Amino acid sequence: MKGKLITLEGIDGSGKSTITSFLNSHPSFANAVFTREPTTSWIGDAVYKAIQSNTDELAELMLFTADHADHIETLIRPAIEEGKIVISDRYSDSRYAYQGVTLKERMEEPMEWIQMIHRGWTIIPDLTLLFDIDPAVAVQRCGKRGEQTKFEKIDLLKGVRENYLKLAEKEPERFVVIDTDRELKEIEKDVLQAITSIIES
Ligand SMILES: Nc1ncnc2c1ncn2[C@@H]1O[C@H](COP(=O)(O)OP(=O)(O)O)[C@@H](O)[C@H]1O
Ligand SMILES: Cc1cn([C@H]2C[C@H](O)[C@@H](COP(=O)(O)OP(=O)(O)O)O2)c(=O)[nH]c1=O
Repeated sequence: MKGKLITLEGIDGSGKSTITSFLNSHPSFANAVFTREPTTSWIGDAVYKAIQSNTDELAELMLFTADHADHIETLIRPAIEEGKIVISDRYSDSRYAYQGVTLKERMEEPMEWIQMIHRGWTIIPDLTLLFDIDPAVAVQRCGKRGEQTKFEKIDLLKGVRENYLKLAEKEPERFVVIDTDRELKEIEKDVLQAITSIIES
């Protein structure tokens, strides 16, 4: 039996890492494979180098995309073929949403173009949980840990959030939008319900 690919998406500070830790320690997911993008490979290291400096935005997209290609072939595809549940903290939609903003001065419809260059080789998730939150709340939450990436700016995050919501609207069968401006317990309940329904389908 084929496995399932579940991705967690949302702006910085939306609560993805918090929920990933919760799922990681949940007995139902003891055999699941937990992963993330940017990855921990040398290409992932190159991505972090790029986003910590003043790198050209198109070069940055290509690095994120190279990391994704390597992630799929070394980890995602083999795990799914083994029948595993794979849970990825960020995946392709991060590129569509973030680089859809950073490249908007460079081309007409960046989000569509980025989706187009993924077509034919990326693996489309079975379920994408979109952690939705007002960027002002997210930035305030991130403030407690200090700014970690150059993308944690409110105006940029507003655009990223809009892009994510557009993606969710276009593919309602894949996305479940989770309001994360709530108590953690309520969020955990919705996440478990969405994952359970996809695993049992
Ligand atoms: N539901 C929540 N209510 C209040 N604070 C939260 C909630 N979820 C996460 N946080 C806090 O917000 C900050 C950012 O969360 P995190 O999980 O690191 O987000 P992300 O991985 O999406 O960047 C952390 O300090 C975390 O403890
Ligand atoms: C995977 C990915 C991440 N990003 C951004 C989102 C984050 O701001 C940054 C690093 O990701 P990450 O380490 O997940 O940041 P955080 O834990 O703060 O959410 O890279 C993109 O712009 N495009 C991408 O394709």
